[in-house]
Amino acid sequence: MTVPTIKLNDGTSIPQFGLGVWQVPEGETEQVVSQALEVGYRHIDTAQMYQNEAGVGAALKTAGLAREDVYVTTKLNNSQHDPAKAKASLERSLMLLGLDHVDLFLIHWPLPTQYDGTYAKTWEALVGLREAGLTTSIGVSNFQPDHLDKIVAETGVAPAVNQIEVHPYFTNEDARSATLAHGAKVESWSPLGQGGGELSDPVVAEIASAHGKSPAQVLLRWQIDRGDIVFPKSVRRERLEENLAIFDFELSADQITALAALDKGESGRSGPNPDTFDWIPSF
Ligand SMILES: NC(=O)C1=CN([C@@H]2O[C@H](COP(=O)(O)OP(=O)(O)OC[C@H]3O[C@@H](n4cnc5c(N)ncnc54)[C@H](OP(=O)(O)O)[C@@H]3O)[C@@H](O)[C@H]2O)C=CC1
Ligand SMILES: O=C1CO[C@H](CO)[C@@H](O)[C@@H]1O
Repeated sequence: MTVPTIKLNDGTSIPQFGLGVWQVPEGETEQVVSQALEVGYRHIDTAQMYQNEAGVGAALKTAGLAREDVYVTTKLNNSQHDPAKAKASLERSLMLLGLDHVDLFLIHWPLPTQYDGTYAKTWEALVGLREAGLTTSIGVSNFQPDHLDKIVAETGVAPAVNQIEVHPYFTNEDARSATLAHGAKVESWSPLGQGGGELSDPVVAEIASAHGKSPAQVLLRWQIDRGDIVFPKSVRRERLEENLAIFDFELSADQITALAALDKGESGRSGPNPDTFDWIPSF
């Protein structure tokens, strides 16, 4: 099973598929990530906010893979936007992950209603962290078109990726096309709609049956065929294997269009709206 790589605008490459570990409890993370690495995953998406970086680090240590063979992303917590905090915060992540650098570091949320909307200053701090070698690539998450325009206008540096919610019930087309227009790649979060209605949608079921694949595999393949990067979460070995087994079929152009037509607009969102989300954790 060969996972394709995607070239980023900073010249580096990222595996197009991986494992997301949001809501994997810290006590189970080592085991889940170890299983994923065993079945062939080489890309892990975590975040300071998920509070399970140490579990990811323990699994990486046990696996003993060459550092260049596994791609690790973490994200700056909402409580760490102050540029004076960003470096220490990434250093803490590196300590928990047992790494001397991550492959990709993201601003998790823009928080336009907090910190006087100074996320461009936070972005400038991430540029410094990349220059210091603590992360190979930098990007953002949950950035709307105007947030992207602002950081590029103020710093002249485009993110390598924008990690945003995308699945057929919420195609998020404005944010997706603005990301691509800036030369960044889209990382699609909650590609399975967090295990919700899309998995039993009749359109998805019909396409799945035509290919002899599961609904989850069709949802993931849709993202791959559109050129986006995905990392579905599962804590179950059989689903980790199922989700990875998507590189032996392709959707037709008509099937890609039929899935995109399931878009429900704002009501299809499963997570918060980045224009108003302003949660600052106490950690
Ligand atoms: N930047 C951001 O703000 C955000 C980033 N993310 C990232 O995206 C990743 C993925 O998104 P996430 O929200 O976790 O949700 P997903 O869309 O990946 O869905 C995960 C859910 O689907 C279930 N599931 C997994 N595989 C299958 C399958 N083959 N068949 C049926 N059900 C399945 C899982 O259950 P089970 O575990 O029991 O198998 C879980 O309940 C996150 O883990 C995180 O890394 C997510 C949200 C926000
Ligand atoms: O990554 C994340 C998972 O979802 C959470 C709640 O919707 C978000 O806060 C966070 O961005």
